[in-house]
Amino acid sequence: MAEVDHLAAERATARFDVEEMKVAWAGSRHAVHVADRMARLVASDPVFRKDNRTMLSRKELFKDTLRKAAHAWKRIVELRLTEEEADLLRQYVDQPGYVDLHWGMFVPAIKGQGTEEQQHKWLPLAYKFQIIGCYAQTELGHGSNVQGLETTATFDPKTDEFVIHSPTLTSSKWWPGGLGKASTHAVVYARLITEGKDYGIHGFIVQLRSLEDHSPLPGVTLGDIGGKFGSGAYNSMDNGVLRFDHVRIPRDQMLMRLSQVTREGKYVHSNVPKQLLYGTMVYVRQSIVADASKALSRAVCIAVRYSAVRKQFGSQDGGPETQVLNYKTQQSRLFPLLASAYAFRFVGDWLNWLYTDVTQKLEAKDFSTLQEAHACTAGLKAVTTSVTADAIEECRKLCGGHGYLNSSGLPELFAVYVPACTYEGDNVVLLLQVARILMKTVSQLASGKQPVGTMAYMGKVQYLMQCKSAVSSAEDWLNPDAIQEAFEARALRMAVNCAQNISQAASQEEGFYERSPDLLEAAVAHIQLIIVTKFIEKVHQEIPGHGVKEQLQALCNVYALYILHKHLGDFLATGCITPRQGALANEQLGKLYAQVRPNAVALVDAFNYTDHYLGSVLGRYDGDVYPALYEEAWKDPLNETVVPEGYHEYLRPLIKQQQLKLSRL
Ligand SMILES: CCCCCCCCCCCCCCC/C=C/C(=O)SCCNC(=O)CCNC(=O)[C@H](O)C(C)(C)COP(=O)(O)OP(=O)(O)OC[C@H]1O[C@@H](n2cnc3c(N)ncnc32)[C@H](O)[C@@H]1OP(=O)(O)O
Ligand SMILES: Cc1cc2nc3c(=O)[nH]c(=O)nc-3n(C[C@H](O)[C@H](O)[C@H](O)COP(=O)(O)OP(=O)(O)OC[C@H]3O[C@@H](n4cnc5c(N)ncnc54)[C@H](O)[C@@H]3O)c2cc1C
Repeated sequence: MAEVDHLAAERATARFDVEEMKVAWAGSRHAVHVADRMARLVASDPVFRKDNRTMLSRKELFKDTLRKAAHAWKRIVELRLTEEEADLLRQYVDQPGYVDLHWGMFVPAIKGQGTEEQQHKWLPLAYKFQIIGCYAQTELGHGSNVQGLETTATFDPKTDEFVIHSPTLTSSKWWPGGLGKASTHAVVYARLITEGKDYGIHGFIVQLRSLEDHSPLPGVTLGDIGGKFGSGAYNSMDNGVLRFDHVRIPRDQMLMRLSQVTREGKYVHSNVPKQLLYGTMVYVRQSIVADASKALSRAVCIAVRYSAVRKQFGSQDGGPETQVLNYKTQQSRLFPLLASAYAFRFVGDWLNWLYTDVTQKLEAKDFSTLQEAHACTAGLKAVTTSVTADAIEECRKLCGGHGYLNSSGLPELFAVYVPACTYEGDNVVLLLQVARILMKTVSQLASGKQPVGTMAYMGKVQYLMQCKSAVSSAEDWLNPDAIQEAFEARALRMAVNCAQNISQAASQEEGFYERSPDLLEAAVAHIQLIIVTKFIEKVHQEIPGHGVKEQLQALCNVYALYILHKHLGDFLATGCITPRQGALANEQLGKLYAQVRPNAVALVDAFNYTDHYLGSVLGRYDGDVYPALYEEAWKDPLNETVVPEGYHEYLRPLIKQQQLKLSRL
């Protein structure tokens, strides 16, 4: 805890119990406790230092990542950490690396697509790091279009092996994290060919490097794909390139839970939807939603604390300067992001529940919720990552010039975070998947089929297509029913409009293609409805702690009314609300910001982040920003010498030349 708390006055104005808010944010008292312990364990260990990360060369950074991963593993083993604790420890180490893909995709791919026998063979090796794995799906030529992948896995019945081959340059695997330098194995996605027939994409476990000296195995060419956006940031990850020249693997290294190839080469597909092949992506997409709230809350925590410390311009009578957090413009940019962090946290929890529920159903051979899981994970992944990426940049601007310094933590956070809009499915491609499902649902309404899950509201089509909002005062917008109805009507009407326009095209496919920009907006409206609904549901629950429920209620209203204000055009164009009602929503939003203001610092304290995890001199818990900024500057390698390298070659001759010219005048 800080000796001098420059934010003490801010903390004193909070009208709620911060400790209880920590519980609401983390999900349980146990979760707060474990996270706290792991965060402090990492923060107190010098190996996990990261303040110098942006100054390291790529090679140094990669070696530093290997060192941290090895040290983290050592601590996990020494301290006999549980899976939950180990996950948190890795999260607080806060440096992207091969372990993310090993635990996050390689292991889940084997669990989800491997038979029991295969799991029994491979998982213990992976669990003990006797092998290191990655997820090699994307190729140079195709990422979004998984069915367009070109790598082949041709069954050879003579030897009972698959021959893995990269027939073209564009079939080179390109991007897989951990592939470039660290992984010994990969789950490789390739077209399965047997008995002369192409059965499409399947997963195969392929060894890439020797377990003795790490050299590539015969027929395998691989390396890193090169430096990426920003300093430090995602450059700690060895995203890789991989080519196969007729590499042979035993038949039993095809992941055979969903379909098999027999000893004779006969292809057998189990009686399950083929989309289960995409299961690992669904799993990762739901975890990316939880990550979005973490990244967003970090940026918001930095911007809120700094905005409370930073002062600009005085009162008119020459009194003290104003904290920038008191400017209404600062509040109207920052508080919706604070509310979004909470909104994403709660929708992330719900999505995790949905994913667990769907997984249990799948195990019982009930595939009825597969589409719902796909739509929700794809749509929420797309919306939350796009908002978070933009929000981190907004937080940088909210911190003025100092936000542009690496020591603010924001440039690196942005550079690390932005690829989330692309990896695990480009956000536009994923939203078009949601739109496709929305169009399917609308087309089934006429037949009387009742939509379920998050599409259930579409069943109220008769009412929602003609309802008019009853809001007549700013306070009326505090009624969750008013908000819910406006969001449902907007989402449904946008979807129905798209469906009507598509039906006028020559074909469904052509209509979908022509209307895709509108479809994208309809998908966003549907996903925003889900986020608002889940926030409202959360606030309806019993939430202990003085003032906690009231604060969450205020944030929920901020989130909903901010989205309404931002997308006012949608609400007006679909006739869900009138311009006057739109103006009332904005009026209410202003009042809510005033309500959030005295609680803002405490609301970010409730994220319970250590200074180490935040990695920002601007976001320090104690608010003692200026000495820290000043001190950080001197750590830059440029300041190691008073006179810079290059002075004698380039600066001195230049200055002397000018002096000589002047002396001749
Ligand atoms: C400051 C420091 C901070 C430090 C932070 C540290 C932590 C950071 C660490 C972060 C680590 C992150 C690691 C990231 C790793 C990234 C990995 C990857 O990117 S892996 C590769 C991911 N690739 C993709 O996502 C590809 C996207 N494309 C697709 O998913 C598909 O091709 C498609 C869905 C776009 C199209 O599918 P396709 O089958 O080709 O065609 P259809 O559209 O016709 O679909 C047919 C049918 O299937 C249904 N469907 C599609 N997908 C699914 C699914 N997943 N589940 C269920 N059903 C699905 C679709 O709805 C159609 O249904 P139908 O009823 O027939 O209409
Ligand atoms: C940091 C990072 C890490 C990654 N890690 C991995 C990994 O570990 N393993 C792995 O296999 N892959 C990985 N990937 C690859 C990633 O999954 C793909 O980059 C991603 O799926 C997008 O595919 P793409 O690159 O082919 O983009 P493209 O599909 O080529 O997208 C280019 C543009 O075309 C648009 N577009 C494409 N299709 C359509 C369409 N149907 N309609 C409208 N617009 C469209 C997109 O919106 C985008 O604007 C990683 C990528 C990054 C950036």
